[in-house]
Amino acid sequence: MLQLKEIMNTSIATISSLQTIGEAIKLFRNNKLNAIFVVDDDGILIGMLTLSNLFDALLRGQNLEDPIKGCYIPRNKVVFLPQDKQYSNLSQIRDWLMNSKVKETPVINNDGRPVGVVTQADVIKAFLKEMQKLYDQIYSILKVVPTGILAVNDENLITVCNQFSENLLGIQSTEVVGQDLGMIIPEINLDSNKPQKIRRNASSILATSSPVSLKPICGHIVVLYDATEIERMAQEIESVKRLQSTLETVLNTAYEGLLVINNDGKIILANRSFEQLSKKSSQDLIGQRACTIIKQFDSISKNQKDYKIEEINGQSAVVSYIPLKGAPEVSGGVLRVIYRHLDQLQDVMREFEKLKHSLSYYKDELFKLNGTRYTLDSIITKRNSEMTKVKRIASKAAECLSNVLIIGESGTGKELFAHAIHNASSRCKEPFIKVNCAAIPAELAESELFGYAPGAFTGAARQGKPGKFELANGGTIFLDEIGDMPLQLQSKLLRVIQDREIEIVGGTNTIPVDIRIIAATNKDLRLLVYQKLFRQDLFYRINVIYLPIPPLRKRKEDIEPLVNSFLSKYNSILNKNFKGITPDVLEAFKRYSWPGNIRELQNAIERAISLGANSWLTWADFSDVLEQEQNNTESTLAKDNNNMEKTILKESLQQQESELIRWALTECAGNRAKAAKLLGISRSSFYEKIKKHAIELD
Ligand SMILES: Nc1ncnc2c1ncn2[C@@H]1O[C@H](COP(=O)(O)OP(=O)(O)OP(=O)(O)O)[C@@H](O)[C@H]1O
Repeated sequence: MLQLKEIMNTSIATISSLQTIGEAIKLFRNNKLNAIFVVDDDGILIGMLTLSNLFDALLRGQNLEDPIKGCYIPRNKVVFLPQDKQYSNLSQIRDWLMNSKVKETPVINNDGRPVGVVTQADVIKAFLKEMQKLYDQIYSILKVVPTGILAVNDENLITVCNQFSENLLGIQSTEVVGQDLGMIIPEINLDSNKPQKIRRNASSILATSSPVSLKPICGHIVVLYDATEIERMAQEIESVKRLQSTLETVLNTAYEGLLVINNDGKIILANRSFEQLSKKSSQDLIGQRACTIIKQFDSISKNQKDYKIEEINGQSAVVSYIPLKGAPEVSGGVLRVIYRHLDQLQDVMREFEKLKHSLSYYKDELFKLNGTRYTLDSIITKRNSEMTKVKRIASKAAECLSNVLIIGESGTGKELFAHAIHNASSRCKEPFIKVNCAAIPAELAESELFGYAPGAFTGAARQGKPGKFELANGGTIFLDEIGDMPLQLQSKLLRVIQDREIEIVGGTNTIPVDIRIIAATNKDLRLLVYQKLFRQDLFYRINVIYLPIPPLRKRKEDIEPLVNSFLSKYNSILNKNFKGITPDVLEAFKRYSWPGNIRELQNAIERAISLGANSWLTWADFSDVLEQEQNNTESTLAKDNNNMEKTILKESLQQQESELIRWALTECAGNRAKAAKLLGISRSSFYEKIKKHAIELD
């Protein structure tokens, strides 16, 4: 904005209309002015006297003493300007200058008094000053503007080249100004009104050209934009679009129904599966509040771990919600419909439940068949008898998971004890698997015990078969008649005990097993070790808890309670009502050696009850057993049992001897001579015993 005050000259002179022409001439001379302003007594402008007016008066013959009245231009003919006049732009001043026919124009204040004068020269000076200012501004703009600007004249010579153009085109304005634009940007067509693409090094440039003025065209302005970044962004947008279309395809092929929900709880995307489920199109779903479609949306989105059953379009479905955590704050989430057709699923679940019940029923039945029938309480014995001690050891054995070795003649109740230990242990609900080591054919033993993989050998079941160890996993395996186990199998058993894993026949992997082992035999295992028929290391592994069961002839006090127990058992099974056995039979029973032990006694009672006729069982009912006993006092069976007795005694002595030797060796820090001395035996006899017991020396 340009103020008139800034342009005007305040060196003015005023004169009264009563003053003379001579006085006026003096004023002109003293002030070197071209015009003076005529004012009234109050100083108000009433006219203007120019040098021309004075010359005209003198030429008319007026005297110097004549007043100036009638010589000057009256106020109504004077062109004057008010002091507060403003010009908003240069062109206004320019127009005024072009149209003004006077050389000097008085400037008056609001009261009408002259305060200055504006000459044409003043206006031209102000005009030039303003032009300079404008030029400086344009120059500064050109310098900082992030756009390349080139000006060319009507001969296509560059007149302006700003800094951004320099950087973009890799040129120096000092070198290009004055040059033909075609030399610098040959690809440009100045007459085209469309953006033109130019490449310079790695930059992509968009150039537009516009004429400076149309008629006549006196040059062009070329504007250059750096489009490299825009091009990169366009490529990125393109790849985002591609990604979006891939994601849409993935979402639409997903089985799960999916809704993407924004932070305001509004649906922003729905996949095809959800469209089908809700029978609504994406367009209908997008923009709707999620809670209008999924009634429980608020509760699901708050508790994200929850799965809710929701009715969608009359169908039950399981829905869940996953928040999207791309941004620092949660920005919406995805609602998934995991299962639909829940009614069908419910049928499957019902079927599954039915199968579960059947499975548990068959498990129970199997347990009854395979499982343990006896507990410690079912082991009948007289209080404080020898067997009470054995029962106590068995009960202690049940508390831990150490391997147990049960030794006893046939029919003494070894299996009964194995059952009882398992039943009293923490594994009572787990499987109890019995293996009769004497009954398995050697060639099948390995696959029976460890199972086999599908197609492991000719004749093998197609789907393979789990072995006894795998079946007993978590529970107890009862290895009956362990003394009859083939040596080769003994090594494998030892590996299972040591590594706690099994190798399936024909398989490649090992299976870890957690098994408690109870072994039983009526053989002298130490003797078998000595004869190299049983592995010593295996013997020590299974003989952790030793449970010797005395034969019935060694605990005659148990005969009576056993007879009573079997009587009530078979009375009830066979629907009889026998009162008992006569005292003479009991006495005979006590004398009898019972080579078949409790099994024999049990069978005798069962047979007598089946066949007996009176209410008491008499001698006659047991004649076959008792007479045989009388006839065969020195029978082979008795001999066998005597042998067994001897064996047990021998075994116990040998065990003690072996333990003594080990103890002495430990005491003497492995020094054999000292150990022999400590035991009070000769060195040679000591070495013999070491050999006999197969004691390994360091
Ligand atoms: N103390 C007891 N109380 C009640 N019944 C017993 C007792 N001991 C053994 N029996 C019964 O005697 C029979 C034989 O017992 P078991 O089969 O346990 O003997 P075993 O020593 O394992 O015989 P084997 O060595 O021949 O396999 C079983 O029917 C068992 O119920």
